[in-house]
Amino acid sequence: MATNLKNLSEYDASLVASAEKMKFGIVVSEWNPDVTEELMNGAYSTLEKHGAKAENILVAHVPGSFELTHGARQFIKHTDVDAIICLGCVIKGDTPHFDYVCQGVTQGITELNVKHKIPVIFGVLTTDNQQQALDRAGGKHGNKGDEGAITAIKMVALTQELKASKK
Ligand SMILES: Nc1c(NC[C@H](O)[C@H](O)[C@H](O)CO)[nH]c(=O)[nH]c1=O
Ligand SMILES: CC(=O)[C@@H](O)COP(=O)(O)O
Repeated sequence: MATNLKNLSEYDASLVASAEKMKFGIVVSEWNPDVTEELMNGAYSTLEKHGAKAENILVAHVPGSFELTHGARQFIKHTDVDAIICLGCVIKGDTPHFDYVCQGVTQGITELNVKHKIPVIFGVLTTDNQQQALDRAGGKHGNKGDEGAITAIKMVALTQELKASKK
């Protein structure tokens, strides 16, 4: 389903566990800050809306979306967060660089999910132009940061449920 058929900020709150005892890392790209800071605001406020404490939401900035993988890896290595939300905005330019950045960050985040035990959420907008990005950062299609936060809470809850079922 395309985003224009599903608002990124609409979800069934009854299906979202409390985040009160969860800890999150948010990695934010500094490229296109008018977009990525809105994504961060959406993710942060959504986590708090579902009970996450401010002291349990750690935020780090990296230069660009290509660096989101390394930023997330540092959260895994040096902190005890339960999930990491990667937020970026890659907008197509005049050269194929867009394709390589998108491929790199997608592969990088996928590899972190395969190699490590905590969910790393792909909250990266990859758009043809700035308006498409703005529409998905608090505009008419909602906020990708909200979606990232809800996804993180759901994946942490799933992980905790499955761990408990083993005992
Ligand atoms: N053009 C965009 C970039 N490019 C920068 C790369 O992400 C990376 O920081 C650089 O290649 C150095 O490694 N990044 C974005 O996040 N968004 C863009 O539109
Ligand atoms: C995704 C990018 O790196 C891109 O926006 C840079 O623009 P250009 O391809 O015109 O150099």
